Amino acid sequence: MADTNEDLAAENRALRARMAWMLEQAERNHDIMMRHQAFDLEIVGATNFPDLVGSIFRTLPVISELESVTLSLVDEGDDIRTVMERLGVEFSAFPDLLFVAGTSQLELGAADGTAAPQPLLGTYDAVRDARRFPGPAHPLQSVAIVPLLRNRRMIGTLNLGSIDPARFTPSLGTDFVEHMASIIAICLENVISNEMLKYIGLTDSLTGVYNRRYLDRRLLEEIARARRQRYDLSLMYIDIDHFKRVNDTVGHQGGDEVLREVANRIKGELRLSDALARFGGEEFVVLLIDADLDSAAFVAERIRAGIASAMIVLAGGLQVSITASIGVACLAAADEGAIVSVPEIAARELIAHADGALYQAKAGGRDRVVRHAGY
Ligand SMILES: Nc1nc2c(ncn2[C@@H]2O[C@H](COP(=O)(O)OP(=O)(O)OP(=O)(O)O)[C@@H](O)[C@H]2O)c(=O)[nH]1
Repeated sequence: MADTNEDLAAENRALRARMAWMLEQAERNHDIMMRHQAFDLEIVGATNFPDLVGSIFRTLPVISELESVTLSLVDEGDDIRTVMERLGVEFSAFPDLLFVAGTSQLELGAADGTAAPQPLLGTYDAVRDARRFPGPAHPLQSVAIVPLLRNRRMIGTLNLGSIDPARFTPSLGTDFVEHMASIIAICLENVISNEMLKYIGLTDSLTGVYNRRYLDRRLLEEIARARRQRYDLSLMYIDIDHFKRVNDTVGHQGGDEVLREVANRIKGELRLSDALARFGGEEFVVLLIDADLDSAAFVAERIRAGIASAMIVLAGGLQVSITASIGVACLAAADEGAIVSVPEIAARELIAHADGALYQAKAGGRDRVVRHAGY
């Protein structure tokens, strides 16, 4: 009898312990689910590319208790990288963001691309996985490589690495990671196309440099910053001479080629902090940050010489000789009158002064740089 009682008590204790364990598991699962739901909301709310990838790299390793989370993105022709860089994204802040030139380099799914790519779960394999996990060497033991799919097209992979060898095994269900990857894929595609649209709205499709809308906005920001930090801002107005004649001689398409080459030559003389925009037609404007009138005129002279010095060779083999006239004006930090005016007025005046100097350059015979004489 005593034995039976003791047996029952032991069984009871075991059952209680098991129930407590199950409860703990249920609470833990609930907790994980809540964290993932919060993560989903966070990434769905990301409005730009750096915010989105920042959230993924910051939050996902924590909520999923993983040592490494990286993303491989397909970027044919470097379009994504180029556009993001032009929009000011600092890729050095995202060492776990990897780009590949094509889906075959993701090494997932059938080599001929016929079968839908499946997640790959299992032991970490240095030969196969080292490139996907470039970060500080955690002794990763198991990995999940999950395809990021949009309309059956693979846009990349989500790469999850753990130091626990049992974390990802081939027999593990993949529903959870696939669900996570599908939300990440939608968010990525969304922000990438938003950023592309933003870029298209701010650039000139013919030459690839910024457009007037961008420069007008940037000028206001730069005027405000230059005032706070007390440095000079200069602006140059560049206009190709007798461009109508160029068009008449080499045709409109040849004229377009000339515009592209002139944009390249101007860019070649600028610092990274300067901004070049095509204002329309054959006019370009350059904004020079922290540059007084002397240095801006010096750069303008280099640009003028760079445009005039070598013939432009067109696709058909025709060669054209081009010159440009440039007007330069400066918004000096020491100029109290300019400092007190509202940025919109200061911007308008700066452009008008450079434009006035350009007019004088044209009137004076073209192929020259003229500085605005001062306020
Ligand atoms: N090929 C090409 N031509 C353009 C474009 N936009 C404007 N143009 C041409 O640029 C020419 C500008 O001519 P004008 O403003 O008369 O000036 P210009 O002939 O350069 O003479 P100056 O400025 O006085 O030296 C016109 O013939 C326009 O048709 C473009 O996107 N592509």
